[in-house]
Amino acid sequence: MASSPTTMMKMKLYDSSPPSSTAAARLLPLLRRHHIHFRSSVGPFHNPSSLRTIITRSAFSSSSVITAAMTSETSVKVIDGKKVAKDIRDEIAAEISRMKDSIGVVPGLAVILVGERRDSATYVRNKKKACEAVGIKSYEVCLPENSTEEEVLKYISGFNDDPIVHGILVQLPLPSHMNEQKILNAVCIEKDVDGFHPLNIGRLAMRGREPLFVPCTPKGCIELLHRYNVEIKGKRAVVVGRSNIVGMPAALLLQREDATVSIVHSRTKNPEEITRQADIIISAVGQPNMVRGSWVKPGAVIIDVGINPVEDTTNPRGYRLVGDVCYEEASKIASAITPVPGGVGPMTIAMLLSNTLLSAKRIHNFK
Ligand SMILES: Nc1nc(=O)c2c([nH]1)NC[C@@H]1CN(c3ccc(C(=O)N[C@@H](CCC(=O)O)C(=O)O)cc3)C=[N+]21
Repeated sequence: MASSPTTMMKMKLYDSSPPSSTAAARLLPLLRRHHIHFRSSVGPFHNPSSLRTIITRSAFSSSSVITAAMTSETSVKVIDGKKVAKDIRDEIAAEISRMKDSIGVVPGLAVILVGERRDSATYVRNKKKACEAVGIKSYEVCLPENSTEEEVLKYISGFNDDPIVHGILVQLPLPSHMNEQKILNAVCIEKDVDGFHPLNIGRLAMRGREPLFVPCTPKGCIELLHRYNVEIKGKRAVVVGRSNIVGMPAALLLQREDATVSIVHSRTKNPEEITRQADIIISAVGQPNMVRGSWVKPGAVIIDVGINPVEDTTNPRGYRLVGDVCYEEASKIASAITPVPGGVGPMTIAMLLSNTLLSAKRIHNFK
């Protein structure tokens, strides 16, 4: 674990200056660049609203401080998932070539796609491209919508037994006539790079146990917090959404990192009262703009997992992607936030590559 690419990258980033001057600053309009501050109130970043409060309450006489405070109202830090994901991919590529040179093994990822959903086809294509770029060999199986469960299970079994395959991913959602549970259970746990196997989730939930793989999207969320030096230990974290693939494992991961965690879901009464207590919010519900500015505590750090298409006639695609969080409002109150697109999405794919490399290293006992 100590030599895993992600760990190494983390150490590297901690050693260097915070990414304010590079990644996030690039995303900010030029004029605002000079007003990024680091002030530890809640998050590690300057929190516009709380600084404003401090300024008005105490008798600062320096006009420059006041100017800085006033002009930095909108200086939320944009957490650049695209940039971080690229850094991680570069690191993974280097590790893969080191492994290939030293033991002649190339990591392999098998992807099973059932049906003709356009979004799924796009995701699978993107995963394949990402694999190629870092030197992972990808093996793709596309089955028609009306395939039987047995056919899918047959492919899984073949990949389970195939030594050139180190990771197996069954693209979700599966057609409704298939039993998702039965199919995901068939992936052998040593190759479950999605981390969806119940044994993996069970270990994730238990103290003193280690899962073989951490699910990619939640892992990507935590990785972003680490790389932007957001302290998790002792903080209040609220996860919005309780899905098996994001919300629940994200909550477990935050708890493993010593946060005090609450989960807000569709049956929660007054969810905004709970999210307003959060130093860290991870939202994964799939509802565009559900988390409003009024749900956010000043200075909170927001990780927005939602990738929701909304109609947009000005866009050539006819739609644009928005998160679960109302970015317009929340970015005025939070200290840091992930954009959509360009936030968690690219991290999910980077973590899939990371898990595939991890699997190949473990199977071949390569340190
Ligand atoms: N077994 C399985 N594992 C998955 O990990 C899995 C899955 N099934 N089914 C579907 C979801 C969705 N998912 C995404 C990955 C990357 C982006 C991504 O890179 N999004 C870009 C935007 C891309 C665009 O512009 O369309 C971004 O947010 O910047 C999005 C979504 C993985 N999933």
